[in-house]
Amino acid sequence: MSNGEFSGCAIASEILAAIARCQSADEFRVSALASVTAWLNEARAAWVHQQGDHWGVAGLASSLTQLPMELAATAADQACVLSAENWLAVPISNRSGLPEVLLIHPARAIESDTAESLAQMLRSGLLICAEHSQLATRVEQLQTMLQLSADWQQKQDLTELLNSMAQAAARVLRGDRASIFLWDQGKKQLVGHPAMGVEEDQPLRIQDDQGVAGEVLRTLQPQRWDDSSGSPDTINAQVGKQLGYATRSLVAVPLLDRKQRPLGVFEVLNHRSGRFSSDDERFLVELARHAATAVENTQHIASLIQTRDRLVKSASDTLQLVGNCPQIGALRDTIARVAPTELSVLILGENGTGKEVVARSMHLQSGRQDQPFIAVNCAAIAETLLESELFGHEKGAFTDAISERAGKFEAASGGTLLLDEIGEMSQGGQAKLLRVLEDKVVVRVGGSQSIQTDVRVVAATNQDLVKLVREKRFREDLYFRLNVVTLQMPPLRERGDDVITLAEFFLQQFGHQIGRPPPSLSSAAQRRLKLHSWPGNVRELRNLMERVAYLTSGPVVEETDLAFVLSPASSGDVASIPTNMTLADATSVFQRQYIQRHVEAAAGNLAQSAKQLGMHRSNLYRKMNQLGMSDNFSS
Ligand SMILES: Nc1ncnc2c1ncn2[C@@H]1O[C@H](COP(=O)(O)OP(=O)(O)OP(=O)(O)O)[C@@H](O)[C@H]1O
Repeated sequence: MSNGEFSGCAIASEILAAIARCQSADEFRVSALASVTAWLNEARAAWVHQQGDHWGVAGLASSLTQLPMELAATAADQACVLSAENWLAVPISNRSGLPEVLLIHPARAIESDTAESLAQMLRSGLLICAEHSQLATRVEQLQTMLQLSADWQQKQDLTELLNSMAQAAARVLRGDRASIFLWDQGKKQLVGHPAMGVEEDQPLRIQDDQGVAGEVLRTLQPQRWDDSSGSPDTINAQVGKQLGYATRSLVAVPLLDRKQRPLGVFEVLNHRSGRFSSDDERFLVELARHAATAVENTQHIASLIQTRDRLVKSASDTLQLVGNCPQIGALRDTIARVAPTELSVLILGENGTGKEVVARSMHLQSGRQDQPFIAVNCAAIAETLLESELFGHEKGAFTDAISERAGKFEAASGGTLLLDEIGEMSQGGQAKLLRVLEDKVVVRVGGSQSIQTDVRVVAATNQDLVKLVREKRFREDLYFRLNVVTLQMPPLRERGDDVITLAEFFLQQFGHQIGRPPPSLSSAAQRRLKLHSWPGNVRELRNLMERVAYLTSGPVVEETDLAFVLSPASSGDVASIPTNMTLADATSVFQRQYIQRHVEAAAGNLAQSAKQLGMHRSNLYRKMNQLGMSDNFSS
């Protein structure tokens, strides 16, 4: 092929093909120069461009060693084709970016106007390829940003998040390193993350009005800097010295929260090829938007976790197993030993002795303390509903199942589930419970899908489970599964002076609630309390002390103050009901007293009381709820 045929010739299609093929301007230079050299036949060609204050070779220059760079510079300055010493210099670009020139030897290998047409074509190719590459970079950056943003939303640890952000920004913007300065407004400092060469656990702190970061924080505007463009004072020299690190270029942008208030500054240092572009700055501004949201979320989560930990701590501080008798002392030791394990625990004891208090205290001393504690009273729920209450149900599983519902096992996931009054559970419920304990999966009533559970089950009862097993009313295998460790709650009447310790504890608690100094107990009142048999155990004592705290106005509780609540004659006596009440109110008072009398007679055993009263135990619970007695007798 000869260049005389240039106007419709193959070089045009070769260059077009190179434009379509090449991903970047650099690639295009190499490819197009190869086509031009082939087209020029015997002649040689080189592609040179200005780099800083000198000229260098941009594309392959075949065997040409001595290139007339002066001629190239003059042609670029004058923006026209020049020839000297058998060389032809054809300027390709001198409008945007740094000047570039095609050098051809011998000069006669190409007509001057053909050379100009060729240069125009190369210039267009260069621009298109540069745009291609900018677009490709932008797409890649956006993809990276989406990916990073999704990753960051998952992170809960602030240090890990900040490290990940810094690494990502340095990688994408081709910087040497990046750091995020969070603003400590109180101390007027910017705290650098990651630790950047200083002691790992001592982040770098700089005054919030110093250096580029301080400037960005003050103006909330991005800043770009490189050592050719400004005084080195702009950079915090003190920091560089401290880190033994020389900053040659940087881009820094503000981190703003949702309300556009400053959270800190995000900066990337030392671009690998000299300086950061306006595109880099734009990208970092966008990245900082995602980063700020992730930082805010993580800080919010961290503060929620702190609050939760504080609440758990204060719950475990307030929940006290009050009592000094030897049985309670031994119980405390066992709880401390058993709580951190996953052993099944069965708590036995009369109603109101503190079985739930023990279960809660075990939960709060276990590794599950910040997960839910859920107590279910198996006796208070009608037999037909207990399974769905525990295991959940699917929509339409039974007549009232109008929507799907998770059971207590799912709700207590990660935590502890107390199954109180376990002896009241139906045979069907027992079989299902055993499967759940063995397989650690639940299947909702009416469902078929297995749902993984991680729940520590603690069972409690006031019944003689061994007797129930003997009578085949309680499954033996379930009994052994639940009864790895047994905790026996002592009845209050066997706890000696604990009656007084507990009474004083409750008086103090209620006194605090009412906002009055707690009254003390006279010796006669103490004697009276110790004489009582406490069928309702600690719960009964607590209720009594609540009434005493509200009704006693003086600083000392006398025996007479207790008589009206402890005297058996006061319960269920119709004559004691005031006559200024409606029949409905008086009926409620009577019902309350009558139920209370039965419950006390049955030593707090509600199943037995229900039997005596001729009603189903779940109806008794409901009635007691209606009468406002639930707090007194059910857990
Ligand atoms: N040792 C204790 N220290 C402080 N409070 C206690 C103690 N024991 C029980 N209580 C209080 O007595 C009441 C009854 O306790 P709890 O509900 O734990 O008893 P229970 O044995 O689980 O009763 P039930 O068998 O009826 O479910 C609660 O208000 C509880 O706070």
